[in-house]
Amino acid sequence: MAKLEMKNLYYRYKGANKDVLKDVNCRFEGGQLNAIVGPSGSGKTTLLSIMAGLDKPTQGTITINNIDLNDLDLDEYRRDSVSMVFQAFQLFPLLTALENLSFPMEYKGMDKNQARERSKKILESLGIDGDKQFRYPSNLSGGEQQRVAIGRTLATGAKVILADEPTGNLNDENSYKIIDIFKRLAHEQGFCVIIVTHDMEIAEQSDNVWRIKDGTIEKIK
Ligand SMILES: Nc1ncnc2c1ncn2[C@@H]1O[C@H](COP(=O)(O)OP(=O)(O)OP(=O)(O)O)[C@@H](O)[C@H]1O
Repeated sequence: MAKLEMKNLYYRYKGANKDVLKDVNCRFEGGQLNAIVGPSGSGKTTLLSIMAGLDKPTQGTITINNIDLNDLDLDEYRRDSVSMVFQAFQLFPLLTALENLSFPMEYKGMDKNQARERSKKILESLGIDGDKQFRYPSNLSGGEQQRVAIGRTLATGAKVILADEPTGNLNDENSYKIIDIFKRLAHEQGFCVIIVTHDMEIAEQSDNVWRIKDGTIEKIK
């Protein structure tokens, strides 16, 4: 199972005069739902960007399965090892729900029919079935759109899911559904799920909770 680990990690934005992340040490493992909480501006999104391979730490190391990201092809890492879910879903608006999953698979070289079949199965497992698969995102509810977005991350085959405020645009009922899906993916399929959230109730449902304050991180559950 995937393991993402940060050791003595610091980050400072170019031109800034102070570190946004300071001596961060934490480990996230497959099979568990992890939450990162903390006030606005504390460094949560910055840490997620580093884990996504979009930014490199100024100091310290980040490893996946004990391999330093510096020793990996970062394009490959971003494509195959990690996938992201966002607050605003970020689906392709001109593609149907099904195409939102199958298009990236075809782009990576999978046969068109195979990509469609695999996409259908993934969407069905997330409760997006029947005509909903053929609708454009704008004709789906927020909760349904977020489930399609989760489906898109599953379609990549990546075992680490990074979610930035994934329930931020959803009502309570849909938020719980999404967290339940993340829980099942972690507990039943071994995904390493890391969510950034402002919502302590959501965080409390996670196996592990980390709090960032002024760039330093501590495990609170
Ligand atoms: N590109 C940038 N250049 C300089 N400073 C930045 C940049 N992006 C973010 N920051 C600063 O880094 C700090 C951490 O920002 P970050 O977005 O990681 O916080 P956050 O905890 O995700 O906040 P929020 O909950 O409001 O999204 C903030 O002080 C922010 O102003």
